[in-house]
Amino acid sequence: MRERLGDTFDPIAVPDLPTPDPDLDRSVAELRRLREAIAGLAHSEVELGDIADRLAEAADLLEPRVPEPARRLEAMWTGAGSRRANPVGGPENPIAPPVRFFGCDDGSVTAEVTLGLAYQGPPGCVHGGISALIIDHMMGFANHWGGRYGMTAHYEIDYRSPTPLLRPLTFRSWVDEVDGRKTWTKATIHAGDRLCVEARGLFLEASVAVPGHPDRRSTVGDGA
Ligand SMILES: CCCCCCCCCCCCCC(=O)SCCNC(=O)CCNC(=O)[C@H](O)C(C)(C)COP(=O)(O)OP(=O)(O)OC[C@H]1O[C@@H](n2cnc3c(N)ncnc32)[C@H](O)[C@@H]1OP(=O)(O)O
Repeated sequence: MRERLGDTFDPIAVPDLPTPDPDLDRSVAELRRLREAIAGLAHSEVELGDIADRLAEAADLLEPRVPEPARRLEAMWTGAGSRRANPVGGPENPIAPPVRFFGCDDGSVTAEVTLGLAYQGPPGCVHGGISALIIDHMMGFANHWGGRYGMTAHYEIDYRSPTPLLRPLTFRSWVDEVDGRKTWTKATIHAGDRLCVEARGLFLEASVAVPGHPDRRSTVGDGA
């Protein structure tokens, strides 16, 4: 198994996800537009009373129609499963940062992401928990790309320099070492040439029961 990231990157697109309900994806896309438009509106001159009424109308229309959370949880584990619903880039998940990963032919994975105001921690900078979220998920993706599966058992993260909002960030991750059930995976975030964050995680082969499907287990990272 590779021990360090190579110098060459030749991104390969991961197959596009199916779109079983285009209106669902469209609704989420509109919510994301709203999220970015509204984040940071405080102290602006924008009059929001009418907007808030319309948003309440939409929520009132939707809420009575949706199935119970337990039924939705079962349903989301059919078809493309977690890849559509996950909180990093999942097209069905309104809180997901807009991240799309690419597998590279050296075994690493990468993503270019510009994060907006909704993800702010320190002034003008990405919240450390958001970086950690994307990194954890990306390490899972790198494991998948490297033919490894598992749940995060432990990970450590060093914030080396502030991670800017509103500027393209490069996320990278790769399997570093493997030993039986254990996989150690590394990840970095750069702004241009500047290292912002580096992390290392330990993943253990394990599986969890899939809600509503008593005969199925997910090995986490299988995208099931
Ligand atoms: C194209 C399609 C792409 C799709 C991509 C999809 C990507 C999706 C990515 C999604 C990504 C999302 C990712 C997520 O969000 S995963 C969600 C967050 N993680 C969890 O919830 C995990 C909760 N923990 C557990 O379930 C158990 O503890 C696990 C299963 C992890 C281990 O319990 P298990 O009973 O199996 O193990 P064991 O206790 O016998 O120990 C075994 C060995 O491991 C060593 N050990 C254990 N723990 C630690 C520790 N903390 N530090 C250091 N070492 C540790 C231990 O010493 C022993 O070593 P040794 O004595 O053998 O040497």
